[in-house]
Amino acid sequence: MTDPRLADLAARSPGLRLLTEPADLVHYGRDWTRRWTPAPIAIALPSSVAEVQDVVRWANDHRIALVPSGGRTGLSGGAVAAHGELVLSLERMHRVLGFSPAGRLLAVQAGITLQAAQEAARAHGLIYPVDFAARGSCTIGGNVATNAGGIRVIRYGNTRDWIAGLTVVTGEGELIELNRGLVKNSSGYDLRQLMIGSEGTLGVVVGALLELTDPPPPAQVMLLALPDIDAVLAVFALFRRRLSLQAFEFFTDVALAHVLAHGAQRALAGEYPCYVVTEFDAADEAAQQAALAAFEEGAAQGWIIDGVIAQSQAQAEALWRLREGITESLAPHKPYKNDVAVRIDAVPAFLGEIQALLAREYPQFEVVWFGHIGDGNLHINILKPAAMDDAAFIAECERVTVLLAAVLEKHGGSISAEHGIGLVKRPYLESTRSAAEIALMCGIKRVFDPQRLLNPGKLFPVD
Ligand SMILES: O=C(O)CC[C@@H](O)C(=O)O
Ligand SMILES: [Zn+2]
Repeated sequence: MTDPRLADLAARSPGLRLLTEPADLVHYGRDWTRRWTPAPIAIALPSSVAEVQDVVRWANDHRIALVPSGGRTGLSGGAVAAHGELVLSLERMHRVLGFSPAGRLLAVQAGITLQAAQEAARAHGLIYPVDFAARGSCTIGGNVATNAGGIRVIRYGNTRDWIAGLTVVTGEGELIELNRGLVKNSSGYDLRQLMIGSEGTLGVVVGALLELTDPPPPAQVMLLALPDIDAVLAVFALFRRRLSLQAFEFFTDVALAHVLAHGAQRALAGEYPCYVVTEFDAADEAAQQAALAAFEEGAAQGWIIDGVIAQSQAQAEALWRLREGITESLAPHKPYKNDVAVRIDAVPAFLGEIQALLAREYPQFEVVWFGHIGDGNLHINILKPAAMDDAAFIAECERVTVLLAAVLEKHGGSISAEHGIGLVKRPYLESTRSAAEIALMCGIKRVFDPQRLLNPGKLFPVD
């Protein structure tokens, strides 16, 4: 360690693994956004809570910023280290610590992947129901940091609904246990919930108590083809009335074209403007008949043009790939991402306005729509034309995001539904949060992290 500050860290925490190779700095210094050049001072890979505390206390003594880091699958730059920060990766802290059958609680370290946590739950005959495509790489700590949502929110809610307790190291290195798995706890501020969605700005999440639940009944997966987004909304209302939905995900023909070009298998012969992958309870003959009846009614109304029901687990997975493969298939096009939300009842009016806005403002770009329509959450990816300069493309997208943010504000929506604010949406926080709210958030930040060392510049500007 040539840097004396790093030598001091190594001396204070002899078991701590530290990486300074250029390839490691790049690997751990960025997330799925590729806009910033990674430039961390080093990467710390603690294997215990005590080592996390060592790092945070050292950072306070040397006034070095820290970037808490999970699977770095984030899409808002929340885990980017581009300004000499120390990356604090939880990847070595990935163990299941215990299971409480009576409480149906799974205790995990924060660096466990979502998929490993789901598998551990299944081994006990239960499920951890938060789910999305990055499950194999994203970690519970990162899910907590962004209050991750995903594809089953219409049935199960967001990450915050499944966290019964958190273990956190504050910005001064103090260890706090939040809620401890209590179902009832009316003893003042719920700091656990405050921590969820705080994007690593208030503390380093080192452990979580996950609430588990019963597996759902056997399900069926259906792919629908529809003429437009209005039909998607109509079919959602119809299916929600008639079926017990586990997921209802929409995407456009443009999204499908990219997934197919990326290697997915076509499931319907024709080409249509919009698609839905939906999963619903289908335990018995009656439930399956109800699904067919709903499909036929949607078709009779002209809302559904075509569709297919998976006949096997492999087919169900192939249908899901059409939806879950979208992000990966778009990545080579350096997309500018929007992850917006409005209340469900505002979706039709909001959609009408932003479809017109984006058609007007982005005539030269490919715009890809998809998302969790039943949660009022849309993903709008703008693809960079190959010949266009990166900076010019982002400047143009940011100009339009100001207009999009104004429409969101008018409809009482949010500039970030489930990806977090990070660096990407920081300039637009005011469209979703009032000045009074932001001032309170900054005040809370100062209490947990007086030297403002935890993920500075994310969520709100360095103050
Ligand atoms: O890539 C995106 O914009 C969305 C990613 C993720 O939230 C999804 O729903 O697939
Ligand atoms: Zn999503």
